[in-house]
Amino acid sequence: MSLGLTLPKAELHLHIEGTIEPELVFGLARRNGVELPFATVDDLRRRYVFDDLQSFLDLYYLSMAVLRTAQDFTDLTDAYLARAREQGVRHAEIFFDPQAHVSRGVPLAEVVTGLTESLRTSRERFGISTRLIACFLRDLGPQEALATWETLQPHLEQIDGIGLDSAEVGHPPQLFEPVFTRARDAGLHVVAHAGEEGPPEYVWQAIDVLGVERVDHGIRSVEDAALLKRLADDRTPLTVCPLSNVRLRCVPELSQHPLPRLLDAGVLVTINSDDPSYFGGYVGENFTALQEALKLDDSVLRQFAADSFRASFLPEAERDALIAEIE
Ligand SMILES: Nc1ncnc2[nH]cnc12
Ligand SMILES: [Zn+2]
Repeated sequence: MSLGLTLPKAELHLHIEGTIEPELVFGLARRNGVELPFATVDDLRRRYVFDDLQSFLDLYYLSMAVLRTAQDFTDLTDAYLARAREQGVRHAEIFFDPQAHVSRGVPLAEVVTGLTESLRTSRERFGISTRLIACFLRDLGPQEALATWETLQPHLEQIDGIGLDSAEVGHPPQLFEPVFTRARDAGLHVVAHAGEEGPPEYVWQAIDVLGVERVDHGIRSVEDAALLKRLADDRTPLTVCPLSNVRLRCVPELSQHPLPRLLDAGVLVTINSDDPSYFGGYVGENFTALQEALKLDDSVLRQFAADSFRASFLPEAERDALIAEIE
């Protein structure tokens, strides 16, 4: 097996709803009596061709309508952890979208109970430690985010951080300062998607206004030399998702990915899968595809793996023990 698949690694940018494989979409539709607008698994898979982020999000929100019960969320998470183990994942910080489920009438308690039922024993069953990050849908606006923050209060024991995702352009990070301040004051970790389709200005806002500890994607930072210097000086990690960037046409092809320019500027970069069921590969496959397209030395893959633990929310002793396994 290739180094990209076997290296111990942390996955830090992974939407659990984006791990639902077409077979599971159909299985859960049957179990829950949900009618699907696709005839077959192959018919659904054929639709995995996207023009941009929004065209993907339309299908992403449509397919997740089959997730209805706590058991569905447990099964989804177990399936991801089984795949992740095969790709060398030893630690995963997992996003979920509370508003995407509550708006369909699925109680938040059902979602959180289902996810944590799987995550609670992930280390024993799969050798993967985990954290859970609740993301706000930025296109629903800051008031909805604050209302969602209130509904998360009874579940904060199970939630390690908050994030910001969904349609980026026109929904700048600074609008979400009030909810991010509350989350930081409550001792939660904070991250945000920025600079995926949106301009470098959104990355500045994520770090300066929201105070994020990591930037999700952040690839458009290469357009701003001062921003690259700031990210590098502060060692603010970017969670880059190469196959996602190509599939959503943020980057024309893998060989033209801006990642080498991020590395040259001294930015700490991690490699992740984003929504692996939709984008043609789990995290190990992102490592191997990138190595092939950019002709990266094995030493660069080792650096990505070590930096994935450095950028994680694990305690330092656990990070160091995992990094020691890489060399
Ligand atoms: N790549 C992505 N960007 C923004 N929101 C998302 N939600 C799921 N995947 C996403
Ligand atoms: Zn994402």
